[in-house]
Amino acid sequence: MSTARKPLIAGNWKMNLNHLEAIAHTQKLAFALGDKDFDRADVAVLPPFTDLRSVQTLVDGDKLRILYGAQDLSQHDGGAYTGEISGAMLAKLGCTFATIGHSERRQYHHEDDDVVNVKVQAAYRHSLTPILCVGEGLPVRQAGGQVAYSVAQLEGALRKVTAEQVASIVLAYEPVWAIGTGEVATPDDAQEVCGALRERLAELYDADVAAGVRILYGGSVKSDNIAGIMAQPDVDGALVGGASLDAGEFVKICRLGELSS
Ligand SMILES: O=C[C@H](O)COP(=O)(O)O
Repeated sequence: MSTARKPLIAGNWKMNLNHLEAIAHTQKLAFALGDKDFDRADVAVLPPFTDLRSVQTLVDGDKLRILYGAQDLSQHDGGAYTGEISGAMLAKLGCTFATIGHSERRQYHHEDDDVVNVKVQAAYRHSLTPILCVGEGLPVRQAGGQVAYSVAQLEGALRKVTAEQVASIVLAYEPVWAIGTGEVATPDDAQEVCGALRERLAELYDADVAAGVRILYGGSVKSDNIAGIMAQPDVDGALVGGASLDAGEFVKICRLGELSS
C-alpha cells in the first residue's frame, strides 16, 4: 500500500442478497462504519443489478459515504439487447464502478479479452470507473505463467484506452485458484503480479499514470489476512467476495485488519 493511493475495499456480492436483504445489509455497514473508516479507505459495494436502486435510495437519502457499482455492464449503449444493462442505466443509478472481466464472467459467459475491452470502453463512455479483473487459473500458476498471463489480459483490456481514461481505472488481480476456495495468495504472490501490472501500465502509458492507479487483490480475503496483503507496496485494496456478505467481517476488512474505530 502506498500512502499516495487511497485504499479501496470493494465487496462483490455476486448473485447474493435480494433488494430487501441489500437494504438491511447496507444499513448494517452504514451503522458500523464511521468517518474515520471512510477517511482511511474508500468502501464500495457491488450488488446485483436488481439491488442497485435500493442501495442508491439508501445512500442518497442517508448521505452515506459508501460507494457502489455494478458487477458487469453491456458493451452496447441501448437497443434490442434482451437481458443487457447499459452503462447509461448504471450511471443514472449513481454507480461509481462497473466491474469488468471478472473470472466468473470469463468462465461462465465466455467473455474474452475482446469483449472485456469493449466493455471497458463502454464504461468510460458513461463516466463509470472500471474495476478491471485479471488473473490466472491453477494450471497457469503451476507452470509459473501468472505474470505473463495477467499482463496479457491487461493489455487486451486496454486497447484504444487513453492515458487520460486509464488514470481512473481500478485493477483487480484475482488468481482464479484463490477465489472462493479459502486458499488465499501469499502477500508475495499478490505483490508479484500487482507490481508487474503497474510496471506494464508505466510502459504502456507513463510512470505517473501507473503510480496513481489503484490495484486490488481478490481471492479469499478475510479480516485475518488483509493486513499482510495490504502491506505490499503495489496492493491498494481488496475485491472481497464471500466475506463481503458478512457485515461484521467486511467492516473489519475495511479497517484493513487494524484494531480501531
Ligand atoms: O470478486 C471477488 C472475488 O471473486 C473473490 O471472491 P472470494 O473473496 O469469495 O474468494
